[in-house]
Amino acid sequence: MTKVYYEDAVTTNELEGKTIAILGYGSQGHAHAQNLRDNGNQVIIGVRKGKSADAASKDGFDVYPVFEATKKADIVMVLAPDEVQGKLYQEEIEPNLVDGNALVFAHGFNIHFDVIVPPKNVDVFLVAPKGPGHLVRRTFVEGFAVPALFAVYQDATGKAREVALSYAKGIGATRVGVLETTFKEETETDLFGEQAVLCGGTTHLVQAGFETLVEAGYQPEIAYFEVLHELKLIVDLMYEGGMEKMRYSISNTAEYGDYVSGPRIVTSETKAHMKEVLADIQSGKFAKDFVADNANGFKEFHRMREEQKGHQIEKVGAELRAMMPFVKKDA
Ligand SMILES: NC(=O)C1=CN([C@@H]2O[C@H](COP(=O)(O)OP(=O)(O)OC[C@H]3O[C@@H](n4cnc5c(N)ncnc54)[C@H](OP(=O)(O)O)[C@@H]3O)[C@@H](O)[C@H]2O)C=CC1
Ligand SMILES: CC[C@](O)(C(C)=O)C(=O)O
Ligand SMILES: [Mg+2]
Ligand SMILES: [Mg+2]
Repeated sequence: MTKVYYEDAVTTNELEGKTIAILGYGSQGHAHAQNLRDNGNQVIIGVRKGKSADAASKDGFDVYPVFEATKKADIVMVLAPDEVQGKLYQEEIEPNLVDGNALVFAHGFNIHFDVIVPPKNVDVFLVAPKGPGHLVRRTFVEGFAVPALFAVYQDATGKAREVALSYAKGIGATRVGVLETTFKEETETDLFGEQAVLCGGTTHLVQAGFETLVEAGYQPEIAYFEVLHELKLIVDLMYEGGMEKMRYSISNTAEYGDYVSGPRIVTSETKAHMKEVLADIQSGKFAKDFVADNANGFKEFHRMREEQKGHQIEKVGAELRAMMPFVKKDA
């Protein structure tokens, strides 16, 4: 079994006495910044003027333009969206990196696909939480965490691994487990997971289930509870104890139906499509298409986002959730 790093595996804090600039104060940015600060580290924020900058100031951080924050920092964590990192790096980060700095990412996309080519005199590593940023913060406050991966791409100081592990501990990840990987493995598995299973696979499975019930004449509200709301409760059991615990809790009728109907839904054809998705990630085709759409004003991205927002399940869900005060509304 691969080594999993917990709290006691990281005995020194290599972040001590160093200034950490968190570039971006969005989903991951606010969580890394606040968790690191709560663990006693010195954090500043680098972000352009606007909503994020206002939020970071309100949360008590010193906020600077990216250019200036990079200049002030020893450790520079790039938490702007992947599609803006290349330009941001060229214009505001690279000119301000000096010998022995650490250039850090939460996803290997731009290094792995050669959008960013760092200079040789800095450490380059990633610390990638395996969960949404808002839960990186929420779970930390609740006393546990989201697990994370770390990988060293370049070790200029001879200490990059130790600094990466200290960073992972600083955001709380060693409370629940940190695994070592490479930029290639993190990038390709993360893109595959979000496209085929966690986001793309799940949303489209849920929508298809909802549409099937509604088109057959069942009430949309009942379809929503059946295929979306209850999904969390089923996944919670899988999270706690794998498929076996979930199957222990459901009825024998449901378990029998799982075995006979599941393979009719996720077929060998579905798996062949998953392999195509993975091949497009590995060849760089997905990255090329994503970067090209961004260069074209994200026309296709925005069209798909609007189309999805208009789906009936979103409208029915919003109405139902408005009547569910127990469902957390904040991110
Ligand atoms: N979202 C997640 O949970 C996860 C994300 N990651 C990775 O973390 C990184 C950050 O993603 P995420 O947290 O989703 O990003 P968000 O979109 O949530 O936040 C981006 C932040 O960057 C700022 N920003 C955007 N453009 C610029 C710019 N040109 N100059 C300066 N600041 C800018 C935004 O500020 P403004 O308000 O001004 O737009 C915002 O504060 C990515 O590499 C992603 O792959 C990894 C694991 C999970
Ligand atoms: C699953 C999506 C993710 O990879 C994540 C939250 O881990 C992302 O890029 O946001
Ligand atoms: Mg991910
Ligand atoms: Mg991702």
